[in-house]
Amino acid sequence: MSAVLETRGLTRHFGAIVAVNDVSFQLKKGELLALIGPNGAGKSTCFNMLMGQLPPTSGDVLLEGQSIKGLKPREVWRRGVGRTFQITATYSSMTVVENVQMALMSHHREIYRIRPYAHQQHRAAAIALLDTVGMAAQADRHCAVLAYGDLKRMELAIALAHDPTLLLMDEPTAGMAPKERVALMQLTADIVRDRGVSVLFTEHDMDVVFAHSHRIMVLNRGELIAEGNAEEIRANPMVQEVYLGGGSVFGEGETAHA
Ligand SMILES: Nc1ncnc2c1ncn2[C@@H]1O[C@H](COP(=O)(O)OP(=O)(O)OP(=O)(O)O)[C@@H](O)[C@H]1O
Repeated sequence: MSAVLETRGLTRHFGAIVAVNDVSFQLKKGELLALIGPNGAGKSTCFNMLMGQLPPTSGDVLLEGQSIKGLKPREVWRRGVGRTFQITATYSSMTVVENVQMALMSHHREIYRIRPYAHQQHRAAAIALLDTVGMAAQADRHCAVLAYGDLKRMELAIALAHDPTLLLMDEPTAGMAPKERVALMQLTADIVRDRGVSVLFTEHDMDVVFAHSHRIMVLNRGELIAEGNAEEIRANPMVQEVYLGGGSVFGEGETAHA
């Protein structure tokens, strides 16, 4: 079976800057894959090319074997690629369940047709999704009063409403307390296992990366310099050099902020 996501020689120039240089990788079904690297390594540029926000200078992006290069973000999303953002994007004037209902209506392309009845649509399905992320008890609360960690969990339910094959998560735990970070990534790992969804995520917190990723890729100055499991990445001299200036290793549970 072909990979869920594959990049071939993905490259992006900004004038003289080569932000992403000849990056090729595959992501399998049900895999939780981390993309890490120091500031300016090219992670966001890479994500933006996968999601159709930025055209590659050269190379290709394949979703389940089909090229999605050149497609607009909405078309990429329609093909089953969901995304969560560093900054949560929710309707604060609505309740938690209404936000998920809106996402389900959008998924079923009903948004304009039945807007006056929005509050009745897909409520049971929305509650089921909220249950998946441990938010069912907060369904009727307004988003404006939610704690940040709960907003992130709700955002995950919204992304799942589109029944994605692939979920791209850009620094999902940014701004969260350490305990909340581990809990959110544990939840993500459970979702990957239970729903067979594939996840590619960027992350600065090494505790999160080492604890939950099935595989880790390291980007530096636009190039993939390493790929492997947590043990292999910790032991890789090039990765140690990039993160810690050499001569030191990642300890068990050590956090290195890129
Ligand atoms: N729109 C742009 N115009 C010019 N240069 C850009 C643009 N976007 C990114 N770059 C440059 O491309 C390189 C990669 O940036 P990118 O934001 O992809 O890195 P990153 O790994 O996501 O960094 P961070 O962890 O800080 O978010 C950097 O040198 C950056 O300055």
